[in-house]
Amino acid sequence: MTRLTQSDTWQALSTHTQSLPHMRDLFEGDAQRFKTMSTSACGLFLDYSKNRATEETLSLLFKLAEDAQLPSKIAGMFNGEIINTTEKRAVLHTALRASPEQEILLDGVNIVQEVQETQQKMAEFVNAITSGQWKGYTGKRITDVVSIGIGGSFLGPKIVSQALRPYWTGELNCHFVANVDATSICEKLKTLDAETTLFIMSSKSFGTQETLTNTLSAKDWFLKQGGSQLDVAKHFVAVTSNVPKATEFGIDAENIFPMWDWVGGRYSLWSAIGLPIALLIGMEHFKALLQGAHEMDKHFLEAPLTENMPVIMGLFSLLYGNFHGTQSHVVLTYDHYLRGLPAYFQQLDMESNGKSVTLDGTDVDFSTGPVIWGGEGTNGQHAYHQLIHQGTALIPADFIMPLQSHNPLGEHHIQLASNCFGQTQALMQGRNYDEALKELSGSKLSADEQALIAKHKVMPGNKPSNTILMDKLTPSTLGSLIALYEHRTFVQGAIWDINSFDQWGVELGKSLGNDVLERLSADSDATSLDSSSNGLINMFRQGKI
Ligand SMILES: O=P(O)(O)OC[C@H]1O[C@](O)(CO)[C@@H](O)[C@@H]1O
Repeated sequence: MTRLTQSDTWQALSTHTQSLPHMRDLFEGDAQRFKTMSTSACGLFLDYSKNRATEETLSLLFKLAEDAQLPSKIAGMFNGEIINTTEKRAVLHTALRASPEQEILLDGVNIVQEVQETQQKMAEFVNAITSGQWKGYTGKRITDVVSIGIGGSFLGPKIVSQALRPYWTGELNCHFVANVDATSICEKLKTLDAETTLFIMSSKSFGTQETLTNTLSAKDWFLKQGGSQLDVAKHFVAVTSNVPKATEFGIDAENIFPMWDWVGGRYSLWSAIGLPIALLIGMEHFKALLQGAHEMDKHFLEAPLTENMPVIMGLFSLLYGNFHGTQSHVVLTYDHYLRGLPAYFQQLDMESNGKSVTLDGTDVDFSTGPVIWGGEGTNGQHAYHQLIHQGTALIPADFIMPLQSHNPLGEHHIQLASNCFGQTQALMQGRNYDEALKELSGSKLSADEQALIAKHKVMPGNKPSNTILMDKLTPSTLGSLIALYEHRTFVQGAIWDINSFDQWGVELGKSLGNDVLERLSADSDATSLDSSSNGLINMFRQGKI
C-alpha cells in the first residue's frame, strides 16, 4: 500500500465522494456557482463549475496537493532539480520559453544563454529560407519543407502549425513525415521538386528507426533526382541532442540545431524541434507562442493553489480517476484549427503518466494516467457523444473554444458555440424519466410504448466537464493552452509520486521489433518464438494469408 492511499486526506476524499449531490442540485442550490468555480489566467478562461464538487471537495483536493508538497515540487522543476530520477535528468522545458535575462543554472551553466543562442540560430535560418537567400543546389529558393520526425518530434510541430494556419507567412509549404510506412513519405515525395525542397530531420536521440529510415529514403530520393552528395548540405538539416551521430550520418555541423537531454520529447516543440513552426509562421509569432507558455509558467509557479489553473485541472482529473473509477478523459476542441490538439495531449499525458510504480519503485494501488482521446466539435456529437451521454462509462470532458473565429461567416460561429455549451449543459443536467415521458406525451405512441421509449431516452447527467475559452486562437493563447496541459500533467504525477518524464514502456517494443526485423529477413522461418509471433512472421515471409 502506498502512503498516498493511506493518508487521511485520501481516505476523507474516498468517503466524501460517495455522497455528493447531483450537479443539477448543486447548481439549483447556488446561483453563484459559475462565478465562484471559474478562473482566468494568461488569456484563458476556465469554467470548472460543471464538476462533481462542493466546497468541501475542493478543500480536500487542495489538501491532497499540499500533502504532496506540490508547491515545492513545482519550484523544484523550475529550478532544475533532477526530478526525472530514473534517467538522472532535470526537466526544464520551461527554460525554452524563459525570458532572455533569466538565469537558470544547470551544472553551473546558465542554460538560458544556450537556449537564446539556439533561438538566434533558428531566426537566422528562418530568415535565410523565407527571404530566398538560402538556395538549393540549382540556385532556386526553397519552396517546400519536409519535417521528418515521430512522437514529440512530430506531433508538436504538426499540430501547432495546423492550429496557427491563419498566421502562416505564405512563403513555404510544409509536409510532415512520421510513420515508417513508406506510403507516408512516398505520397509527399511525389509532389516535390528536389531542387526546391529542404528536409528537417528531427530526432532528440538520433536513434529512432522510423526517422532514420525516412531520412535515408529522402536522401536516396534527393540523389536520384539529380542532387549530389555535396549538395546534401543545402537540403538537409537536423535537430538533435546527439550531434556526433548526426554528423556521422552526414549532416553538416553548421546545419545541426542542438537540443538538450533536459527537454523531454513530448515537451520539445518550444525548442528547435519547433523549427517547422517558425518557418511557417515566422520567428515573431513563434516567440509569441513561447511567451504565452511563459506566462502560464509564471502563473503555475506563483498563483495560490486555489487559483492555479493547471492545479485545478490536474486535481479534477485525479478526482475522477481515483475516486469515480474513470479510465479515460475526452478533449473536445470546438475549433477546426485545434482539431489535432487531442492527439497532442494524448502523447503528452499518456506517455508521461502511463506508469505503475512510484519513484521509489513501489507498485501503485491507485489508478494513474487515463486514456486521453477526443477530436473536434461538433463532429464528435455525430460520432461518440452518444456514449458519453448514455454509456455505462463515466468520461470527464474538456471543451475548448475561442469566442471569436478567424473565419466569421453568417451563423456558423454562434451555432458552434450553441453546440459546445449545449453539450456541457446536457452532460450536466441529463434528462430524467418524467422529463422524457413528458416529451412523448404528444406522440401517437400508446401509453405502454411511451413508457418504454421514455426509459430509453433517460440520460443520467451528472457527467463532468471543464470549459476553456479564449478571446481568439493566437500564438500566445495557444502557447498558454499547451503549457496549461503540460502542467496539468505534472500536477497529477507529482501527487501520485510517479516519474512523469521517462518512458521505459516504449523500450521493450523497440527491442523486440528489432529482433522481429531480423527474423522477417532471415533465410528460414521463425520457430523459436511463441506460436503467434512465429505464425505472423512466417505469413509475412510467404506474403499471403
Ligand atoms: O526525438 P526522438 O529521439 O526520435 O524520439 C521520438 C519519440 O520517441 C519517444 O522517445 C518514445 O515514443 C518519444 O518520447 C519521442 O518523442
